[in-house]
Amino acid sequence: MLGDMTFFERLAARIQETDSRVCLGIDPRPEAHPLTHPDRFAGDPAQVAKAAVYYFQAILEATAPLVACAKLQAAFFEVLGIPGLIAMAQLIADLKARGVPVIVDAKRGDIGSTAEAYARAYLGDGVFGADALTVNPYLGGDGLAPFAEQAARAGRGVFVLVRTSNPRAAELQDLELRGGQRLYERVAESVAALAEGCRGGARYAPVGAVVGGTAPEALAALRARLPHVWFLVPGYGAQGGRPEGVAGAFDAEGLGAVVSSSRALTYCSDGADFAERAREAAAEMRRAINRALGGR
Ligand SMILES: O=c1ccn([C@@H]2O[C@H](COP(=O)(O)O)[C@@H](O)[C@H]2O)c(=O)[nH]1
Repeated sequence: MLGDMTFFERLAARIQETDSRVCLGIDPRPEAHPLTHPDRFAGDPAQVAKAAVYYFQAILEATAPLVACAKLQAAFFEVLGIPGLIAMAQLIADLKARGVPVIVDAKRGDIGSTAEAYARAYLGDGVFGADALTVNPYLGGDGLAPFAEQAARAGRGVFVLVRTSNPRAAELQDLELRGGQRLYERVAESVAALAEGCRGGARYAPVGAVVGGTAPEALAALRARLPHVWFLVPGYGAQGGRPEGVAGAFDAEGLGAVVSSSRALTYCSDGADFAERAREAAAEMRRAINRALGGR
């Protein structure tokens, strides 16, 4: 719980407080900036991880008032081993101390009893303590249920992969099933059922969906079909997602979605001005999305 509000209630309030629908993507790529480059530290993962924490703390200081939430990509922390996991836990704590809701993008999914352990690891109080987690639906309902149950119990959230942003997402996700429905539409139907099952009359279910900003038609169609489900929209900026394309993710009040961007916000400069440039990029992304929403 974030105070006495659920994750999605807090996300809605935070959008209103910051007038921002931007989700700051935290994907440490140490080789992408001289300050964190592994060569500086003879490749020592503990020092690289420390430098990455310093780098992103500076970015947080500069951008926190301009973003609705943040999304940490677990892969970039895992690749640094134990120091990377400690760095992830540190940044989650820093974000929470600033009141910025935290999504961990780990795309977890497994048989029910294992999913239950993943759910406790990320959405329990003890280990990482994220506010929300991305999850993979391809094990079926018994693989998803433990995540939804843990999120509902703890006032947190999950985002189920529905239609991803990558170039070859359509290979499987757009496959037509018998009757003409696409596979991602079938997944969206399961998400709607799961969300309804744990919404309990609240405005927002604890179950959301990942829908890529590179698939504007899918975004708009799914928005209409999933009125109580929040969307996490990656793929903005570096992958080609544009403000007009992501506008369809939002409801009539300009809520219901956050748009995430990692490289295009956090790696805009090779110089010492990297945090200031991130601030400018976040401000511009906020402005562009709000303009595309036309006052919603
Ligand atoms: O469909 C998806 C789901 C997740 N991602 C993740 O979002 C970021 C995108 O990074 P950019 O630098 O803004 O391209 C990254 O962590 C992906 O793993 C996604 O891109 N698409």
